[in-house]
Amino acid sequence: MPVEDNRPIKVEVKNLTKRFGDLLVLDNMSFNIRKGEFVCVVGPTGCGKSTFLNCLTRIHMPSEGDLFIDGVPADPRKHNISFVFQEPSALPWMTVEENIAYGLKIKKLPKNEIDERVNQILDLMGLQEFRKSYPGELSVSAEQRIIIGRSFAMRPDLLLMDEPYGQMDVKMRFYLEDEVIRLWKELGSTVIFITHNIEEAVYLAEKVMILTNKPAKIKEEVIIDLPRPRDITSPKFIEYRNYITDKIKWW
Ligand SMILES: Nc1ncnc2c1ncn2[C@@H]1O[C@H](COP(=O)(O)OP(=O)(O)OP(=O)(O)O)[C@@H](O)[C@H]1O
Repeated sequence: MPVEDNRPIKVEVKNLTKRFGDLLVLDNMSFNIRKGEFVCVVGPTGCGKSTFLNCLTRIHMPSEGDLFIDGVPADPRKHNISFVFQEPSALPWMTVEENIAYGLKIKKLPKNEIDERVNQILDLMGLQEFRKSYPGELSVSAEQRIIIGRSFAMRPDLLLMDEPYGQMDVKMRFYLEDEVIRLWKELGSTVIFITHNIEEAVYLAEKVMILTNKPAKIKEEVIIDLPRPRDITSPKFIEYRNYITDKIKWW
């Protein structure tokens, strides 16, 4: 049953195609993401998920296609696209609070605005007591929280997350999934989150985009209509998980 969604379109991807030489990896993908939407992208191993993300960040230039943000062509000077990768990458010579403030200082925001945002993120991420610590003094998961907090603090037009919890054990992953939902709800960011883990996708997403085997197309978009916090053992949750698993099976 489709759920009505009146939020404006934030990101519009039109006919995205990527080739490496003769190898077609992304095949004419078009989709919209609404303002404040949380989208998870899943697909078979090697189907082109990272290439897809790298085309959105402009690490790779698409062979064809366009990306629009708020109706105009995406432009790094005008728009703010943030990313979180699998490997934690806090700046080791800066304290936790300096790490979170880093991008805001580059953007030359006023000091009071920076202080306010840093405090908000430290509160939301439970990092207040570590604000003067260095990343090397903290656990890997705390370091990943710094990176996630730093990205949200930028209030990005689009936040891209590429398997950010790939390295974490299950308990830590559940904890960080709840943290990311809390930040997203509080700040209303628009998020694309790539994962191998279908349970994670159903737990987090408002919408799951399923990619086909390479060359990747969008096979289906599934709206996850479940209340939060989600119960991974509920019959409806398991039904979504099984449905999506079935769709990406290719063996
Ligand atoms: N720079 C490149 N040059 C040539 N081929 C590339 C390049 N980057 C990726 N590819 C090819 O594109 C295809 C998709 O790779 P990609 O890493 O995007 O897949 P993925 O879905 O992220 O993989 P995984 O599921 O392992 O994370 C692969 O066949 C890969 O070999």
